[in-house]
Amino acid sequence: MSDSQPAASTAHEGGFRPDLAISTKRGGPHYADFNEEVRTLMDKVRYACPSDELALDAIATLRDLNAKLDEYLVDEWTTPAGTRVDLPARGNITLPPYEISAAGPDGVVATVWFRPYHLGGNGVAHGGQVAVAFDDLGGMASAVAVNGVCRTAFLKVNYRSLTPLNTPLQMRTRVDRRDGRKMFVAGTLHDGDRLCADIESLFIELKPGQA
Ligand SMILES: CCCCC/C=C\C/C=C\C/C=C\C/C=C\CCCC(=O)SCCNC(=O)CCNC(=O)[C@H](O)C(C)(C)COP(=O)(O)OP(=O)(O)OC[C@H]1O[C@@H](n2cnc3c(N)ncnc32)[C@H](O)[C@@H]1OP(=O)(O)O
Repeated sequence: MSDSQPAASTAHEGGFRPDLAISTKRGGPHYADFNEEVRTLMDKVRYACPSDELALDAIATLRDLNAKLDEYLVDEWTTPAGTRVDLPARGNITLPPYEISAAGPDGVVATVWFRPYHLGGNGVAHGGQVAVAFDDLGGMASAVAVNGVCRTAFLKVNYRSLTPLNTPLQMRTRVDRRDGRKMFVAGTLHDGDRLCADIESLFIELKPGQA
C-alpha cells in the first residue's frame, strides 16, 4: 500500500455532512478531462500486458505524477471527487459512471455504464460493480426522500441476467416503504427491456451528529 495519505480531515460533524458546500468549480476547468483520463488509464491497465520496458516506463511516469498529486491532497469534504455534481457519478472515479435524469419523490432514474475496467469475466460487468452502482443510487433515493443522509443497512442484489460493458443501461431506485428512519429501497437495472438486476435494500436515516 502507498503511504500517501490525504490531508488531515477537519473535525468530524457526523454523517456525510449534508451541509457540505457543493461547488462545480473545484478542481478547475479541466477536472472532467483529468477524471476521464484516469478512467481511461484504468481501462487500459485492465487489459494491458506490457513489456517489461513499458512497465518500467509506466512506473516512472506514475511515480512522478503521484508525487505531483501529493502536493494537492485535500480532505474528503473539499475534494472534487464525489462533489462535482456536474460530472458522471459526481466525479467519483471509484463509482461506475452514471448520469441522473430524474431525482425526486418518485425516486432516481439514471443512465449508468460499465467500462472495460469494470470487467468481471467473459466480457460482462463484475457483480460487485453492479452493487456499487445500486448502493450509491439507492443511497441517493433515500437521501432525497429524507432530505438528509442515510447509510446502507443491507443491500441484496438479485442478478437476473448478464450486465454488459460499454452499454448505456437504465438504473431506477425508489423508496418503496418508509418506517420512521428506515427506508426500504427497491431498484432495477435494465439493458433496454431486459432486466439485468434488481435490489431489496434498507437504508437508515442518520440521526444528527451520527457518523
Ligand atoms: C456522499 C455525499 C456527497 C454529497 C454529494 C452531493 C449530493 C448528493 C446527494 C445525496 C447523496 C447521494 C448519494 C449517497 C451516497 C452514497 C450512499 C452509500 C451509503 C453507504 O454505502 S453507507 C456505508 C455502508 N453502511 C455502513 O457502513 C453502515 C454500518 N452500520 C451502521 O452504521 C448502523 O448499523 C446503522 C446506521 C445502519 C443503524 O444503526 P443505528 O444505531 O442508527 O440504528 P439501529 O441499529 O437502532 O437500527 C434502526 C432500525 O433499523 C433496523 N436495522 C438496522 N440494521 C438492520 C439490518 N441490517 N437489517 C434489518 N434491520 C436493520 C433496526 O432493527 C432498527 O429497527 P427498529 O427501529 O424497527 O427496531
